Amino acid sequence: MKFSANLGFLWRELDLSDAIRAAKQAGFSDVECHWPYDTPAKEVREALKETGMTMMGLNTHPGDLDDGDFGLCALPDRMDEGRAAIDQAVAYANATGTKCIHVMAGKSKGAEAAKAFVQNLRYACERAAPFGITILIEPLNTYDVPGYFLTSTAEAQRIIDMVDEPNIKIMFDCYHMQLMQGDLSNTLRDLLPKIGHIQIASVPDRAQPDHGELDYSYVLQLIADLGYSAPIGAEYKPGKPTDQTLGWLKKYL
Ligand SMILES: O=C(O)[C@@H](O)C(=O)CO
Ligand SMILES: [Mg+2]
Repeated sequence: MKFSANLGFLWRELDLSDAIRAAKQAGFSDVECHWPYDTPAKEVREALKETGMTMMGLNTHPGDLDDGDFGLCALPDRMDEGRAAIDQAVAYANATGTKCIHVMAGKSKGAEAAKAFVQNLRYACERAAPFGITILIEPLNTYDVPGYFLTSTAEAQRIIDMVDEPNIKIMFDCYHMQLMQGDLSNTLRDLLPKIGHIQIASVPDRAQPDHGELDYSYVLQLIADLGYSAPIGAEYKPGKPTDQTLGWLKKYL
């Protein structure tokens, strides 16, 4: 079983290139991030080359987090910003060999928001396809991000059907989905062909995946038994130095 360190949460005290090196040192096979845009792509590319790791995913720019934004791509009155965020993400992903782009919807609801999201996602799929990049959409939980457009796998499937492009999949974050839906085993089994990336964290505290209401020794074995072999994203908030939270990983090394 392989794991990708989410550097949006892990080793946050380090700059992105050093965080990539720390992840390698700790035994992760790959990395992923949230918003890498302050670090020149060349630096990240070099750190990835040096460590032999792949950047599994990055997110489109969220907008102004301090002003409550959490994505721009399902906001009908901000289409230009959504497109610019997609262009930026595709350029960065292409420059760093990143495999997936999570296109962040933002806080909105209703038919117009869905229409805007579908249009932006089609645009993203078309822009990403020549580089072999997969577009992801991720349902989030309503405790952490009230008002976010996408909160269920049913809605994610509906959006993917409407987009109707070959390179769009679901980012299945077990933490969010346990909070919103539960029934992870059946959902993972049914959805697996449509899943492009899986993330994990303990529930409900979103720390390392070795405690809480989800038994990851069971869930991860199920994922492996279903034939999924891509790296699993460790997207958790360590709450102490990351190196002190890696006991769970050692079991798989
Ligand atoms: O689960 C999350 O919060 C992330 O995967 C994400 O992309 C938004 O930061
Ligand atoms: Mg996630």
